[in-house]
Amino acid sequence: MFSKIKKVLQDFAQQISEAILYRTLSEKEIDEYCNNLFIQLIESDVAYDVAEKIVNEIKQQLMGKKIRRGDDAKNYIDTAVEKSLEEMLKGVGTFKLMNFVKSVLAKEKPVKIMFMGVNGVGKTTTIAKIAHILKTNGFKVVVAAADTFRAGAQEQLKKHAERIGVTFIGGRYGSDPAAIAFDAIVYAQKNNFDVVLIDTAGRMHVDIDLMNELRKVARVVKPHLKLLVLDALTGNDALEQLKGFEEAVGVDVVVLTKVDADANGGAALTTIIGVGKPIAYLGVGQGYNDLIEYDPAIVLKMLFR
Ligand SMILES: Nc1nc2c(ncn2[C@@H]2O[C@H](COP(=O)(O)OP(=O)(O)OP(=O)(O)O)[C@@H](O)[C@H]2O)c(=O)[nH]1
Repeated sequence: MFSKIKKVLQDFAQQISEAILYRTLSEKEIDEYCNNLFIQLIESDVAYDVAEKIVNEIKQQLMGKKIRRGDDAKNYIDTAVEKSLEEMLKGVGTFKLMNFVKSVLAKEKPVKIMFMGVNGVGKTTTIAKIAHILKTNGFKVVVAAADTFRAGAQEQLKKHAERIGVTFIGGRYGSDPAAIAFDAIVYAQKNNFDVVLIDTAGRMHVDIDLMNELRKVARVVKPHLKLLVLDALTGNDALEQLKGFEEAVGVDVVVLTKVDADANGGAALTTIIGVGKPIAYLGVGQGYNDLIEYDPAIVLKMLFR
């Protein structure tokens, strides 16, 4: 994870600190190193504006501070680079889903969470992973397959539900997804379930009809949480998707999947830094346990250790 970008940051710190062994660097020279870093970040798939943000942050840490020969320059630069990224990652909101579930349950039951996203981002897999975490935490969970559109979607979620050991509610292909979600909620209310996780069909954020359908599901369900699943590999495109869903139905929280699959790391970092919504989890694999709570410290560890 993040392997190329990790090397780019390491090389940057190494080059500057080696140069400092022989002379004190001028601001102009630091600027040149930073410009080179900018190009390297772009080549690791970091989006232009995010690379600019990172480099400016690092420049701020380094400029105006005379680093002299003999100072522990390597340590100083390493710390400055790490601190810059830390500042940016700390600016991204975190979201503790289990705490949220508990806070809603203190008032009402069931907690309704609607999952949304473009096709193939990993929505269904993420629902299965979250259902697994909820079950492990002692909650009674229903998963509702309100995807009546894609062939195989019902069976896919059903299979996950059977494997995890949670209740599945589905319906006929072509039927109204809002009706399935509604049935699942009624079932949960009657049978004292804690949480209903609603899968919706994958849809492009620019497809007006399907976005209208999603609005209808949201109107009927009145979810406590609208969760958007984004594929971290898609970088800036993921941010465009977020904009589309935000405008159509609103987005409360985000899960970024496939962080493990981004060898360069730039796309994932772009999505994390640029998302502007609280991130609940990062998907880091295909297994049920491959979901980690978003925490800036964990991302920093991935980038620097
Ligand atoms: N490496 C990796 N693969 C993942 C992750 N999350 C999901 N996947 C894989 O991505 C593929 C698509 O996942 P699905 O859950 O079917 O995607 P979806 O968004 O529900 O797809 P639609 O129903 O078509 O909208 C599957 O092969 C998943 O195993 C992740 O965090 N890491």
